[in-house]
Amino acid sequence: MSAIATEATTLSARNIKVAIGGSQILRGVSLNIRPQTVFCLMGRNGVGKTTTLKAITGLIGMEAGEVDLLGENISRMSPEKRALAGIGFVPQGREIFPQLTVEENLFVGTVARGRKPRAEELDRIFTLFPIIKEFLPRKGGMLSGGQQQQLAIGRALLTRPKLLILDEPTEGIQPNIIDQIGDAIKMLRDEGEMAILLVEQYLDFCKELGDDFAILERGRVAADGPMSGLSDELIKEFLTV
Ligand SMILES: Nc1ncnc2c1ncn2[C@@H]1O[C@H](COP(=O)(O)OP(=O)(O)OP(=O)(O)O)[C@@H](O)[C@H]1O
Repeated sequence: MSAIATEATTLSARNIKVAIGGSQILRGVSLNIRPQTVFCLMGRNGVGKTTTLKAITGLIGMEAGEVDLLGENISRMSPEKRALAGIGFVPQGREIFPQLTVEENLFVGTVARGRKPRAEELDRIFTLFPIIKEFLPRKGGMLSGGQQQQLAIGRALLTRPKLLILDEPTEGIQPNIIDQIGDAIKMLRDEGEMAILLVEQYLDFCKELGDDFAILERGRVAADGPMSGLSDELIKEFLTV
């Protein structure tokens, strides 16, 4: 199925093909993410979800395909340039520096750009995730998995993304923190400054938060559209294990 940009688009990814070590992982993936929406990229293990995110962020090379962010072609930019153009990425496993403090972890992205976060930017993050403020002097490695996830999202937000990409944010996290992360995602969408691309296996989380979805199956988009169109048949065919 192709994703045709018929209205204002935050991200348009067209016909992405990726091969790794001789095997074809993505066989022509197209996604169209509208502004101020949550887009859920779904599918069973190993179908190519993380690889799609890496192609969009530039962490992996594409064999073919084009990626536009807010109408600008970013396909041939380095990951750093894409981040500056407005891609914020929270990888699976969050990649917090365990020996740095929470505060140092939070500022890693912005300091690298020679910019100090403004007080109101920090306040916004402390409002979303109060625990970050409380734990600022602690070592990142002392936080629970859920707290690290919140920290990683906070760090990505300080780069002021236009597209915030989250790879399985609920994985291995306790239910009350999943709720807080869900609330934060809703708040960020409703503030209207970004779209959110969510890779997620937790179906109820996707259904509650997602505006649109795409399902990957063996490196292709098997189905996509508004979340209201995610039928029981599609769930059975492509998502249940
Ligand atoms: N660096 C790599 N070298 C070899 N094969 C890889 C590499 N990265 C991914 N693959 C393979 O590509 C396929 C897609 O992987 P990918 O991580 O994108 O899937 P996924 O849908 O995100 O799954 P999961 O939910 O398990 O993370 C898998 O079969 C995986 O084994």
